[in-house]
Amino acid sequence: MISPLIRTQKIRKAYQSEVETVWAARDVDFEARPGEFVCIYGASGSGKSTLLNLLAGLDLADSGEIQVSGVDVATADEKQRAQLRLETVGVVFQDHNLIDEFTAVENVALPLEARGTSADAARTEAADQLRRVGLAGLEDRLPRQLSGGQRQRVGVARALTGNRAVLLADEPTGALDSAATLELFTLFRALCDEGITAVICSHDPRCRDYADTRYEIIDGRLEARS
Ligand SMILES: Nc1ncnc2c1ncn2[C@@H]1O[C@H](COP(=O)(O)OP(=O)(O)OP(=O)(O)O)[C@@H](O)[C@H]1O
Repeated sequence: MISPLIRTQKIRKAYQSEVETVWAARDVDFEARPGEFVCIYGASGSGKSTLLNLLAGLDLADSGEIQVSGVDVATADEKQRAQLRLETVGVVFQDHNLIDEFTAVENVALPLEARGTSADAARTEAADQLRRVGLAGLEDRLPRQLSGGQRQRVGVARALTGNRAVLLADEPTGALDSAATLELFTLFRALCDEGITAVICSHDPRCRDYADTRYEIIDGRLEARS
């Protein structure tokens, strides 16, 4: 049995308003193994983004344990959590968040240069990552010269640079048409088959067809689905 790369135990996160407590994560137990494609779905406001943000160390839980690749995210300080994102966990959002003035290869090289990789080596690896996501030949295009689906692929390539093993994506196909959506799910499947662990939150029910494991979130509670 392969050990989980991500494991959470009883994570809780609540927001208190004047009138009520909103549970964004309620006793969430979750595991993902190397190479696993996990699809998480649920109604708007159910807690999908909260869970991804907690796994990425972008937000802190009120209580519970979160282990990602041996790092205790719940107790790590801000610097250690930033290090985890630089080395292990890549995040992709609905909006690609690329730098408009940078070419595809420059956008992907950025996190490598942030890690101290030389400009030449960063560019070589960035070009390799772009090839991996099916964008060979488009390295020197600016984001506005790419389709929405291609821009998301650049975001995926950037998230995976530097050998990062975990990909977290929050509604990555929210701005894509139907064909580009399926292409992106197909890419996630291929990456997981190469050993990447992907946790994808998606409203699109077709995501479930590509995943190994499915969960629904209902009011912050994570429930396994077949
Ligand atoms: N900073 C905050 N302050 C107060 N409430 C918040 C905050 N962030 C999230 N919430 C609440 O926590 C709940 C879960 O939010 P979350 O963004 O995780 O849901 P989601 O499933 O990702 O929704 P969507 O599909 O609309 O993106 C919601 O009820 C939301 O209003």
